Amino acid sequence: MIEVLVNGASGRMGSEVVRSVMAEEGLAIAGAVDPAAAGKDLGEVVGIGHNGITISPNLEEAFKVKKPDVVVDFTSPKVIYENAKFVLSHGVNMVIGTTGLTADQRKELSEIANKSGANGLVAPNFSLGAVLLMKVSAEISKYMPNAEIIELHHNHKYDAPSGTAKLTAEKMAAARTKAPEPDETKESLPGVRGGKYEGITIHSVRLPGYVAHQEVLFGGYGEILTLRHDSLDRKSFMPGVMLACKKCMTVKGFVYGLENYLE
Ligand SMILES: NC(=O)C1=CN([C@@H]2O[C@H](COP(=O)(O)OP(=O)(O)OC[C@H]3O[C@@H](n4cnc5c(N)ncnc54)[C@H](OP(=O)(O)O)[C@@H]3O)[C@@H](O)[C@H]2O)C=CC1
Ligand SMILES: O=C(O)C1=N[C@H](C(=O)O)C[C@H](O)C1
Repeated sequence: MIEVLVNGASGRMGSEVVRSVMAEEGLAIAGAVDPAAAGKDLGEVVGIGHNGITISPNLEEAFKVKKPDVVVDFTSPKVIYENAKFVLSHGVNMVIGTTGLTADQRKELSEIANKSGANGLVAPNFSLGAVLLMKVSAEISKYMPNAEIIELHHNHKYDAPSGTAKLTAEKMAAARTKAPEPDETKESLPGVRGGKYEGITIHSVRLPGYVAHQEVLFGGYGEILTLRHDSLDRKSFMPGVMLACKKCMTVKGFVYGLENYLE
């Protein structure tokens, strides 16, 4: 049995992960952390009824109760770097769904993991459809370098652009074989053309009602190719998270992108 601690256990993603781990063969809940829900019964907080597991206020306290095999983190871009440093320096494997880590921070975390012997994955998106959208977008970029990304999320999301949009842009930029044609537009309203990342324009939409959605638009001569992915429910991320909890036990190193565990 792989013992999993869920960090951010009472959040939108964390509570879904707790329910999925409990239902998954080969995985068990070792503990749960969430400052606002500390001291409460985990089962009651995630809506499955009393289960006798008390939510800890932080990782340090949780590790005193039981050191897990894997920590799954869905917390906040504000705290993920410190969380990851703590977990990996204790030699515990980590599955990071939280967005916001910079390339420099990922490099530092990789060094910490190498030293302690822990494995880890940082995946800005755990849904299979989104991973495929990124892969296909990179392939199309070889032939159609003019492209823009529109990501659409619920209005409680902290960061913009989304982690998925950033990884998509990184993959597209790396795959381009020629520079895109520049546009001649001048903004008369700051920000109206979106933001540029890796030379690719990203537009972030935030509205109640959305879960997680992304379009990639490619423009050619007299033609447009549009790809779109919609996560309509947070259950869409769960098969990827469950797979990652198992794979990080054996796949060596600290990697970026779920495709590293799929291919
Ligand atoms: N990789 C993927 O596939 C996906 C990634 N995400 C990412 O996951 C992250 C979380 O998203 P979501 O679940 O919607 O957010 P929520 O705000 O719903 O959940 C985050 C939870 O973490 C808690 N928290 C805050 N600080 C800490 C801390 N130091 N230690 C432990 N828990 C803490 C929050 O408590 P409080 O509310 O009291 O602050 C909250 O309960 C975001 O970065 C989001 O972009 C989301 C969906 C899919
Ligand atoms: O905050 C969210 O909800 C999501 N965050 C991730 C991101 O920033 O890409 C993944 C998914 O889009 C949902």
